[in-house]
This record gives sequence, C-alpha cells and structure tokens, in this order.
Amino acid sequence: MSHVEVRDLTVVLETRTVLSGVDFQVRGGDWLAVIGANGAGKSTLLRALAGVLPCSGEVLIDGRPARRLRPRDRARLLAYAPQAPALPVDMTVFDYALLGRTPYISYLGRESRRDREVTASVLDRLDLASFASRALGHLSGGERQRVVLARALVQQAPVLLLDEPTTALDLGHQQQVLELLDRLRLADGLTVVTTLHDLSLAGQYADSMMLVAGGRVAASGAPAEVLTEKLIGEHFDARVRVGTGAGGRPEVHLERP
Ligand SMILES: Nc1ncnc2c1ncn2[C@@H]1O[C@H](COP(=O)(O)OP(=O)(O)OP(=O)(O)O)[C@@H](O)[C@H]1O
Repeated sequence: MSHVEVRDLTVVLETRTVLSGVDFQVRGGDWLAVIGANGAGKSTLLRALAGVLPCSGEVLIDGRPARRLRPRDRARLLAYAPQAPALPVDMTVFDYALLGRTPYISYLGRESRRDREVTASVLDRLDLASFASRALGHLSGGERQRVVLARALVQQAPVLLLDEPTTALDLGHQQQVLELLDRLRLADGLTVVTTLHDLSLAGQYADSMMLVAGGRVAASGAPAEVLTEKLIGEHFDARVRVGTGAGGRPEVHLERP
C-alpha cells in the first residue's frame, strides 16, 4: 500500500497561479475524491501529482519525493488516467491498453506473455474484451473512457489517479467501474485519487473528500463533513438538499430554486 503526501503544491500556468499551497495526505489503500466547481483546479492537481505539469512543493509517495524518481520508477508507482486524452485513432484497443506495461518492458525489449495476460484480463473486467482488435477511432465516448482507464489499470501501480473516470459512462458502466476500483482497493490495497463531479457518487465511494476552490483547499475530511448544504451552496452556487443514504453516507439532491 502506498501513502501519498502532498505539501504546499503550487502550479503556475503561463502567468496564472492555478493551484496554491495545497496540502493533503491519502493513507495507503484509501480513496480520496477531489471535488470542486468547473475551473477550480482539480485536473491541474491530478496532472501535477502525475508529474506531467511543472509544480513547486512536494509530492511524496511512501515518504519518497516523486520528483526524484526516474520516469519508469514513477510509472510503476503512479498510474494516471486523464479526462479526455488525445488517442491515436488507428491504434487497437489492445495495443493501447498494452502501453500501460511500458514501465515493465526493457528498452528495445518486447512485451512478455504476462504483459499480454494482464492486459487481456483488465480488458475483460471492463467489458472491453470484444473490442480488443477495434481501432480507437471507432469507439463511442464511453468505450474510449473505459480504454483509458484500462491502460491505467494495466500499469498495476499502487496509486491510481483518475480524472473524472465516469463522466461519459452509462449508469451500469459507472457502477461497474467504481465497484471494480473499490474491489481493487480492498483486495490489492490500491490508493485511489479521483476527481468526480457526481457528488453523491463521490460520497458513496470515497473515504475522504477534498473540496478545491480557486486553486486552494476549501474543505477536507470525511464525506459527511465536506458534502454539506452550506459548503456546496457556497462553492458550487447550487441549491441542494443533503440526505443520508446507505451506511450513513451523504446523498446530494439538487433542489429547484
Ligand atoms: N495552460 C493554461 N494556462 C492558464 N490557465 C490554465 C491553463 N490550463 C488550465 N488553466 C486554468 O486553470 C484553472 C483550473 O483548470 P482545471 O482544468 O484544473 O479545472 P477543473 O477543476 O478540473 O475544472 P473542470 O471541472 O471544468 O474540469 C482553470 O481556470 C483553467 O482555465
């Protein structure tokens, strides 16, 4: 299990400070849901954690500064699924997902039977086995989103960073993906950080939540501490009613003004 600690994370893009002084920790095997209004800085946070954006501050994985890791070692620890990456349209689903094995394949080497087995098994768990030889350009939005997630899972890293992993998915596939992540977390001790716009879903699955507003942490804690009518009203400019669902977890309902 890998513990993630972030200290004073700051990201400046062009001349704008998009994230400022962000501190948080995720215990190994826990699920943190990052929420916030459009433009709050959620994707930027995940990209900075994934090491694809320059940032200041510190990202520590099990106490080791991520910036000092070689890209290959970092990729074995952290897998990142962006929201809507540009995909090579002619590449097959299988070959794209297999790219997740890159950190395990030696330079100029070829993938092993195990690499192909891991890839096939993840595609199967995401209902993508029958798409394996299909070109990425010939997929629906939800199928593409599952393929991006598949590539991240194929990486078998102990920390998963997922940017809005369910936005394009139908209800059944949302449930399938979130349940799969939860099972992997419980069985393999994966540490999961997701951004999620669906606040009720976030509240159902996350151990802890962090509300980001204007590039800063506005609130963090257990789902019931973050999903309050007051905080949601203030930071999303939305009128909601927060009820209590299964297991005492908060459920957020939009109310007509
Ligand atoms: N290259 C850039 N240069 C300057 N500002 C940028 C750049 N990229 C993103 N931003 C700004 O940074 C802010 C945070 O963007 P980010 O994508 O992290 O938001 P988000 O919380 O993920 O939003 P959403 O919910 O809409 O996906 C936004 O105001 C965005 O316009």
